[in-house]
Amino acid sequence: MVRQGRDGDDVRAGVVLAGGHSTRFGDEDKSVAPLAGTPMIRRVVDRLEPIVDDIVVNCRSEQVPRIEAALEGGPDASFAIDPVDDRGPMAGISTGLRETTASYAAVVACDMPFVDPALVDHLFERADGRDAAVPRLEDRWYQTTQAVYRVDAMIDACERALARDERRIVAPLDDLEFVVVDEEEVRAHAPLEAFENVNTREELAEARERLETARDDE
Ligand SMILES: Nc1nc2c(ncn2[C@@H]2O[C@H](COP(=O)(O)OP(=O)(O)OP(=O)(O)O)[C@@H](O)[C@H]2O)c(=O)[nH]1
Ligand SMILES: [Mg+2]
Repeated sequence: MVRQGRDGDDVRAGVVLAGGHSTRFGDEDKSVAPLAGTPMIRRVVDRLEPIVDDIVVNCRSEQVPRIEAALEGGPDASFAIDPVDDRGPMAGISTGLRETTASYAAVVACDMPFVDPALVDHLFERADGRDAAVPRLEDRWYQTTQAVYRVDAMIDACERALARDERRIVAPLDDLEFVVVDEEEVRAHAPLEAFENVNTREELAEARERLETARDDE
């Protein structure tokens, strides 16, 4: 599938989710915690920027100043503020998707610093003509926070789920015609570390070690 380009009708967005409270992380907002000197959310935005036309950050209003500071000098991003705090990541996806005019969007959690542009690019291709492309690794659940969605379809699916008081992040999938990208297909584009997420200080230290090892190997 040939991409239409930046002014075609095949516009792609990246929606970065950051509206959580990082309770397992401690006092600090993990979205802006430095990983080898770079705030985690900045790393995620930087990795998405080459493959999308439009970047949206979803968070609570109180987080905006520090996330703005973390993104300063980097790619342009707009903010989509949750109208109601703490309704969970799926509500955050819906808030973020409403901010873009793109037809398809990659949704990525701010705590996935190893998100892989080649894989996300592949997810956009796989989602084309469908409602979503969602990775699923062996023995693990759907990777809904590193997946590509058709924006209109996903907003509707999230709103339907929320209307029935359903907050599970996989709930919208019931309403989508989506393709599952299995582990073998993921591996053809990116290492599985792409899906690692940082919840604790220990996991941040592990992520730093991984980055340093990768640099040493270069
Ligand atoms: N908008 C929004 N995003 C959320 C919410 N809860 C979690 N997220 C985001 O969803 C992603 C995955 O969530 P978690 O890893 O549980 O992050 P968290 O909730 O900040 O951390 P914990 O409090 O330790 O669970 C992260 O990018 C969070 O920022 C929420 O209530 N609203
Ligand atoms: Mg949480």
